[in-house]
Amino acid sequence: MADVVIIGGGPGGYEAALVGKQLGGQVTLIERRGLGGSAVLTDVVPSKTLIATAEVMTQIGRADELGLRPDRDRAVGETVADTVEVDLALVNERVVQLAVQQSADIEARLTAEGIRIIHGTGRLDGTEAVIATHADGTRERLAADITLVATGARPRELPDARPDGDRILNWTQMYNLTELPRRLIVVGSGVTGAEFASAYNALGVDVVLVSSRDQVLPSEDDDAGRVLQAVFEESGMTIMSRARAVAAAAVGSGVVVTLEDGRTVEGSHVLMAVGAVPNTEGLGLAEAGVATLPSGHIEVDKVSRTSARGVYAAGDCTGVFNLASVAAMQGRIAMWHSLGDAVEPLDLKTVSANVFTAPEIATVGATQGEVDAGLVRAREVVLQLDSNARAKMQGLKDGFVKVFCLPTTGIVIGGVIVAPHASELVHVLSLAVRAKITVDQLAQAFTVYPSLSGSVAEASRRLHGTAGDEQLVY
Ligand SMILES: Cc1cc2nc3c(=O)[nH]c(=O)nc-3n(C[C@H](O)[C@H](O)[C@H](O)COP(=O)(O)OP(=O)(O)OC[C@H]3O[C@@H](n4cnc5c(N)ncnc54)[C@H](O)[C@@H]3O)c2cc1C
Ligand SMILES: NC(=O)c1ccc[n+]([C@@H]2O[C@H](COP(=O)([O-])OP(=O)(O)OC[C@H]3O[C@@H](n4cnc5c(N)ncnc54)[C@H](O)[C@@H]3O)[C@@H](O)[C@H]2O)c1
Repeated sequence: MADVVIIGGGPGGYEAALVGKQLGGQVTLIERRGLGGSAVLTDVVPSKTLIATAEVMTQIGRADELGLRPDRDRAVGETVADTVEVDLALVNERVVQLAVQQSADIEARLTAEGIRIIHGTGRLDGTEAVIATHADGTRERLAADITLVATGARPRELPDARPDGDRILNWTQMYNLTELPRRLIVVGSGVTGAEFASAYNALGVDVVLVSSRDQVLPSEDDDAGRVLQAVFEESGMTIMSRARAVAAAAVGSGVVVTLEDGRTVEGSHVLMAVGAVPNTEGLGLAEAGVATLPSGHIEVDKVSRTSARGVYAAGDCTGVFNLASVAAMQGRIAMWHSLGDAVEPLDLKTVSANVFTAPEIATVGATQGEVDAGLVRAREVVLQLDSNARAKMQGLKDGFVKVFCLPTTGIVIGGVIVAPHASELVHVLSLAVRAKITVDQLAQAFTVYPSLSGSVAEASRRLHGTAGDEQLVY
């Protein structure tokens, strides 16, 4: 029986532990905070739980357009939204409870499977042992035939804008808020910044988004970023483009954020969402011969091997693609590879991802950037959502479906969906990319009428028989 030691209990670590056990390993997992890791306790689960409440508020915001009015006798406002109050203390209590419960559920599952869990901190002792420091300070040396490092990442801090947990916050501290901020400044318009800006905007907060680039979500599809920027602006959010924050200070009962060009922005709170740094310090990596990149990330290949024999790494500490789903897959691949099961190398061309804003932005496979740069040859179609019957019924105007296929065969190689619940709609494109389905096959599968998924079939239909690398826009 191989001794498997895993450092870190996020999706990269705990999913690997389950596979390691299934394949007959003697698995020990060391986690210093809680099972599920940052994904469950501070990142994915709490942010998406908060966004679930924000989604309801977005729907309520559309209520008047769909023919609903406040009860005239009891009305306290002009619109339905005016009659609803957000109790942030209650919202965040629910968020935190759900995250803690999810963590407990994961711990119970792992324990039931016979995985040993150590609550403490781990570090490598060469390539064949790991030192665990238990929560009570005692130390234990664990023999390891296979080690997986899955220690994740944490919020990046600017030297002059250190979070104080009160007014200057990072994303892990947002759930301490018990009252809606009077004015929330969000620094950084990457995925984290955009999601929190969108959620707090929907909850009725005055939001200022400090965005260092021309457009929000610079790393996402350009057309999608444009739609989101327009939706944000239309809903009253202030977006400061090409603005880089250099400092944030608590002043009086508020905060002042200073930009690189000397301008200042005032608010009641600021969320610093300027990226993440890997947790790779103090792990004994260099001593064990594990190579890291200048960014601090651990270098891995497509089967999660590091430069040291028997040592694997998965998830945000590798920086390959900071998603819970990718971390989990890297972790499973590490176990399949090290314990001799059938294994396919990690294929980033089939990863689907979603930005949980309103509307959501879901992507899979080839990107517009790759097509425009000539790295991928593709035909593409962009079909606006406002032509879809179901969207009209639901009062949805902003969004589109974009599909990329190979010029000659019509095989689907990627797509972008901007729509409410795009995270669910994208699965059909994800399946098409993975199974190498053609646009004609996708178009021939029945979709329900009326449905938003009808637009995916319609987009595929419009790509039938077209030639060359053209882009069709409707
Ligand atoms: C705000 C936010 C929202 C996100 N939303 C999504 C989303 O919707 N979907 C998605 O796919 N991804 C999302 N992500 C990304 C996702 O959170 C990460 O990709 C994921 O958490 C990576 O998992 P991991 O296992 O690598 O690390 P983590 O989840 O960070 O877990 C690593 C664990 O290792 C522990 N650890 C570190 N060092 C040690 C040590 N020496 N000893 C013991 N334990 C240690 C840490 O305490 C932590 O618990 C989001 C990220 C952020 C910031
Ligand atoms: N839905 C999801 O899957 C999801 C949600 C949130 C985060 N994540 C992942 O977590 C990771 C971290 O996300 P993130 O958005 O925090 O980081 P990020 O690196 O993607 O974005 C940070 C943004 O902040 C900007 N920035 C940096 N310094 C700045 C400054 N001084 N002033 C103004 N802007 C500045 C950067 O240009 C960048 O656009 C990402 O890899 C992301 O994919 C995923």
